[in-house]
Amino acid sequence: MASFPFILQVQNSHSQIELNYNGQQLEFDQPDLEGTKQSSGCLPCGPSSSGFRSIKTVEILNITIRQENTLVVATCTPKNGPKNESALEMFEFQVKDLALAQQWQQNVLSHVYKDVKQGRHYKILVNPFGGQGHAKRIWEHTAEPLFKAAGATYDLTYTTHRYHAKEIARDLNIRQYDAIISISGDGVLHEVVNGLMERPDAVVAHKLPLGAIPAGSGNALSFSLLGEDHGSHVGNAVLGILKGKAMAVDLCSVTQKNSRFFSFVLQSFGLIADVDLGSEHLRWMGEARFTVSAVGKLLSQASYPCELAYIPEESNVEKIRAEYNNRRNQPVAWADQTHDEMDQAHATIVDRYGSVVDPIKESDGWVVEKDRYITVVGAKLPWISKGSVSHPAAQPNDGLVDLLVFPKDIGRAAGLQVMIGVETGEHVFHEKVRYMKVKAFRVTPGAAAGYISVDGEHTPYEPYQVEPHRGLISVLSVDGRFARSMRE
Ligand SMILES: Nc1ncnc2c1ncn2[C@@H]1O[C@H](COP(=O)(O)OP(=O)(O)OP(=O)(O)O)[C@@H](O)[C@H]1O
Repeated sequence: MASFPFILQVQNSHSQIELNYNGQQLEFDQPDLEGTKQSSGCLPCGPSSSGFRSIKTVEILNITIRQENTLVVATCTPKNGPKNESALEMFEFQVKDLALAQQWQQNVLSHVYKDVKQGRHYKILVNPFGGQGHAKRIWEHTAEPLFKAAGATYDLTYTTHRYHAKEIARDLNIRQYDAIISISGDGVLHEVVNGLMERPDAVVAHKLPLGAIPAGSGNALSFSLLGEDHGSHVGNAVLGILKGKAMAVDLCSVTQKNSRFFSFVLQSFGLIADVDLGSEHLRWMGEARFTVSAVGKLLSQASYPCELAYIPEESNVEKIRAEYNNRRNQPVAWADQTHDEMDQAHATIVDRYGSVVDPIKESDGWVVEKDRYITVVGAKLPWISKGSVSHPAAQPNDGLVDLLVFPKDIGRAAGLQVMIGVETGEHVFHEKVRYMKVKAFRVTPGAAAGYISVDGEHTPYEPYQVEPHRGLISVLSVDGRFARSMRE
């Protein structure tokens, strides 16, 4: 779980409540716990081994002083529980010394929102039809109270049609907002990214940070930021949005015929695209639909002809893992640092390896092969959905795309082993699987019909070429890196 900038411990001894922060301690006279709206099971609760009756670790969202003698601490508890569990709790304390309380309030808040602005203004997009249709409820019941308690403001739109989010991002007065937040799956963010990149001022607009609150069938960004255990927890996602900094993240340019658009999650051909786009009838299952559908298709051993071309950077999985671990020990790259030095490069976002209609230049180091494949998938995020760490070595801004290839002759038994491995990312070490870091790749389908999915969106069954651009967008993140997705 991400470590947030500041954690408050509320310790409840037999006789007093203490709010401890960085060694400072402020005691409050007879805290008025009776009259507060705190959720049950919070304070007081059962004995703990530490000698205190309870020690509770919470995240502070805000501290306000009401009517000169009541200090209100709004907190959110990061949880691992059911995703719609309300995480907001308010603690009220009677203040003995107002001046001291005000000083403490300022002091604590300056640490809680260290390096980030408290009370940001957000553009929020809710897709009421995303996933199993719970986005509106998730917003109203869980997310909105947290935004309000934190003192954040927002302008909310319920999307009413396909491409609505794209239109909004294209026309938005970006100077009025600190970030765009989607409450849906990855499809809405895909539209937002493309809307920003289509603007005449894309060179500025690409910097507007994005945030995701998981409410769709595929929540790749949430899982990639928060990890398998926390990726579907709304409270954790909101904390990342309220307290996160802008992390630079690569964006892939995708060319098809004479058009170009952008992808921040994955570009898939074969099985994964079929699962993504051909499992609509299983929508009621939520995220499980992808696993159920993938097992079925893998057992059928269907493979798809194509010409696959790629420019390899590294094809040895052990070396990829070593580099992954090496990068995790380096300081993270926040967008405010990287974007400044990259503005020049972004002024015209040119694909170095041309487009899909250009002939392949041997001097660029392309490798070309023609075969049948079960699936070919490029990705910039490690998780593609819950329980699917398909590209465990994916890095936010290494300027490369991770390419996963399942060959045609994988076999049913090995196929099932691989499927199980996808849950933890271990499949990349399977002898039948190919996993590479590439600078670009091109897929030319060899049959007339089939599925190509880009960020979960249906894409014409035509040749496509993918090239990553380093740190082109930014995403609100507390850690400045994706959750660990590859073993050490
Ligand atoms: N009001 C709406 N009616 C119909 N489609 C919408 C509406 N709002 C957004 N959309 C479309 O819904 C699509 C899916 O959204 P999103 O990916 O966020 O949710 P999802 O449930 O994870 O996706 P998927 O439908 O791919 O499983 C987006 O492409 C978006 O264009």
